[in-house]
Amino acid sequence: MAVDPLIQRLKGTLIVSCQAYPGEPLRHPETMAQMARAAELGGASAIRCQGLADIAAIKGRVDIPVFGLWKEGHEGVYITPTLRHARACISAGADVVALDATARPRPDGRTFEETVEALRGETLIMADCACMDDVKRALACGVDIVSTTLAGYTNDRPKTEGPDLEFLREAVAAAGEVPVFCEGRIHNLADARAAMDAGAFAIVVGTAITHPTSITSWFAGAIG
Ligand SMILES: CC(=O)N[C@H](C=O)[C@@H](O)[C@H](O)[C@H](O)COP(=O)(O)O
Repeated sequence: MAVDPLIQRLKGTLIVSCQAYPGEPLRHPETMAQMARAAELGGASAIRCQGLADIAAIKGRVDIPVFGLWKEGHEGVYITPTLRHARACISAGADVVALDATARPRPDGRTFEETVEALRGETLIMADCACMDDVKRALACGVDIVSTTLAGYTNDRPKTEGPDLEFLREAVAAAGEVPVFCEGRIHNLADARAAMDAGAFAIVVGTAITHPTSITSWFAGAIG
């Protein structure tokens, strides 16, 4: 399967994830749209964002592609957990939809594969994987991107301090021509470089660019 031109243009680039969590001060679509535009001006090649209102606001503010997801809950499958969530992300303007690619049960009873099959031809799909089984399953059903997003957030792999480079390398070796993104705990420039050196097609950075509460706590902790 040929890599879609929209994705091919992201090779070797930085995608910035702009997300604020429930109850946080920056949780507002306008604020996330401002953040996304600021990231675009800094050289982000695409934006990853959460929630229908944020997707729509950001799509209207930036010229670069928007990766959309819709988080519901925080137990089990919460990143775009059902077909309905995925279709809503498309309607809100997402160019690519990110989905939890684990084999865990989903609220609508569909498997990951069935969800991907139902979405075929409707959007580009980024498979958020936690382990090699997820990567293999995602590749077998023909997703457009596999990503290390969920590594360390399920029981399958330990949570590495920085990005899970071992998992990334294994995924790259298995993926052939399918792009593998490194996402999760890329916290500094050395992590970013290491991810590219390990074979990432592109990297996704969230917290270290767009979550000032975490960044502040890192600095405060370093001197406290
Ligand atoms: C596990 C999970 O729910 N990850 C989420 C996925 O969209 C986000 O909370 C992360 O911020 C994103 O993956 C980027 O990672 P980092 O913020 O570590 O650069």
